[in-house]
Amino acid sequence: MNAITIALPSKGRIKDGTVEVFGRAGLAISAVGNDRSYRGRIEGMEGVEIAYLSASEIARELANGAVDFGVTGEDLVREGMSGADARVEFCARLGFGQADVVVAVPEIWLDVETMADLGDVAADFRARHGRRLAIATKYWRLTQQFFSGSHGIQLYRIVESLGATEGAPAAGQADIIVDITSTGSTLRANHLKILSDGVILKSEACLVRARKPGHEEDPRVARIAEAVRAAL
Ligand SMILES: Nc1ncnc2c1ncn2[C@@H]1O[C@H](COP(=O)(O)OP(=O)(O)OP(=O)(O)O)[C@@H](O)[C@H]1O
Ligand SMILES: O=P(O)(O)OC[C@H]1O[C@H](OP(=O)(O)OP(=O)(O)O)[C@H](O)[C@@H]1O
Repeated sequence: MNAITIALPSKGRIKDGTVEVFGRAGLAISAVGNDRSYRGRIEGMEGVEIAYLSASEIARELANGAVDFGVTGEDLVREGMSGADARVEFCARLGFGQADVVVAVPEIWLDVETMADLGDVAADFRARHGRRLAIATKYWRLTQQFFSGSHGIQLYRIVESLGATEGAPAAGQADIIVDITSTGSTLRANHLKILSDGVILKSEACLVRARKPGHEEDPRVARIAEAVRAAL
């Protein structure tokens, strides 16, 4: 029987919450090898391996089917693959790591409150400014789905931003942003406001299963998902 691999965050924002949930679920993890090992096992469960990765790596490994389960943010999973619901199952929402992926514009854009308003701005942008509306983000896929797919806005350009996205409008690198927010303080500090219908995704840490042949009949798969759900 193939080992079932569960990828858990080795560091970062969602690590502690994950340790807590697995503890409450009665899934006691022990390190394999020395203390700094990046692999572990679940006590009392044969054929289950733990792989420690960062949250973004876990989303990638779920996308390419290299792991069976992972704990990571819904935002990273949906950004990392198209048609996520067909390829993975969101088994449980874990109640931590909450953050919203939002569309935010400069506060001084007084006439822009909704995505429809923003669509009007985008349509006029080239005529007024000689270039397309520029959106700074690291969420390419979610931005394209939301703007082009959900709101029919086609005239924009994405400017890749890998850090300090909220600073991009003031720095003249972009006009608006799509980014994650939790308390809202970074947006406020940068004089940006969220559009009233500009919440693309309400994300949190999730237990995610890669849909793989054999999972349906595998008692280990059901046991892991049920133990985590029972702990919430
Ligand atoms: N304030 C926040 N800022 C950014 N991400 C947050 C915030 N609150 C919760 N999250 C969530 O935490 C997850 C990212 O966690 P973390 O930053 O540890 O991961 P990472 O992307 O692997 O980190 P790294 O950039 O070090 O590789 C995402 O799913 C994100 O939605
Ligand atoms: O709504 P808030 O509570 O202000 O949180 C949102 C901010 O937190 C994160 O950045 P962080 O500085 O933590 O670093 P990161 O971009 O490296 O994750 C995120 O990218 C936002 O900028």
